Amino acid sequence: MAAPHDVKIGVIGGTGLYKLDHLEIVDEIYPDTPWGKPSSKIVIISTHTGLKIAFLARHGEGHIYNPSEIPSRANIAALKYIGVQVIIAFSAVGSLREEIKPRDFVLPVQVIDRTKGIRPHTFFENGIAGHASFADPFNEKLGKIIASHASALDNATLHLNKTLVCMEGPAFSTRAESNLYRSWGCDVINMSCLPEAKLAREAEIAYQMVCMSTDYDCWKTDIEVVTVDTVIQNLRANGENAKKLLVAVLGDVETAIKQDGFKDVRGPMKYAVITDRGMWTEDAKKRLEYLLPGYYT
Ligand SMILES: CSC[C@H]1O[C@H](OP(=O)(O)O)[C@H](O)[C@@H]1O
Ligand SMILES: Nc1ncnc2[nH]cnc12
Repeated sequence: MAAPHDVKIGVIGGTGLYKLDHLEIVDEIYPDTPWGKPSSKIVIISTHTGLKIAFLARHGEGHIYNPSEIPSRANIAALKYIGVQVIIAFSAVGSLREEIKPRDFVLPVQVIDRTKGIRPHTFFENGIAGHASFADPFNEKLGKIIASHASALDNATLHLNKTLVCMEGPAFSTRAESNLYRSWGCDVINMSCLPEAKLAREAEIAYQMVCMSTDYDCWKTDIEVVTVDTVIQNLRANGENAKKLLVAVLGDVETAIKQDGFKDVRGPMKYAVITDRGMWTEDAKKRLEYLLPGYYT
């Protein structure tokens, strides 16, 4: 069945960014994917230039899912199904560096996976094994476009080329863990980048996470350790800046899509399957037809 929309830009809102209330809503859809329903309805929004974007609240309306419970496969599959080629994903993060102050923004270029294997994290299982390349987890072109609009932020610095560590949660880190991540060269920490970014790669969607610093986690001994309260206080300011940054970047992202600037993202998954062709199960082929039509028929 054909998707009800063809929207090329997806936006995933994290903690504190549950809607884009300054833009016009034109529709809401709630696709049933082979991996279930997404976290929330996908809201189709029209910008003041008439560009349509798809917004999805990662933790659901009312923040009902903890990070380990987020139906990331359904989220990514649903966005892909409606035509999304590019995802800008917002996330509240703890800062592991003095110079990344609460309310600053960060564009990571690398991520370290400290989730515990309890989250469903691949589309390639149960009948088709496949392996995506993930050396550079974020899309460089998209990152550069976003970086070029740093001046859209009010009273906040955009830090570039940083390393994110994604932990399981939901409890925050111990001080020993926080210091360990610092010693590994990590700059910011969250609980939501993975498997989202890996699944976007498998779905052949260009993906960049935009991190919004809310706290200094617990490594810094001269201030209070992170609590939900600290995160929420800083999120109010971050949310406004997130919307400003988003509005600023959309035009350039649209132009890049029109010029087929993300074409490198499409294609690799055709050759990522290692299971013998004759062994692909009908179920697996049907599931993957939803995600990557024509690849495994
Ligand atoms: C409420 S603090 C921990 C929570 O905040 C971040 O969420 P998101 O990435 O969706 O903005 C972090 O990853 C944790 O899930
Ligand atoms: N300190 C922290 N650790 C993990 N996720 C976070 N999200 C916001 N602050 C965080």
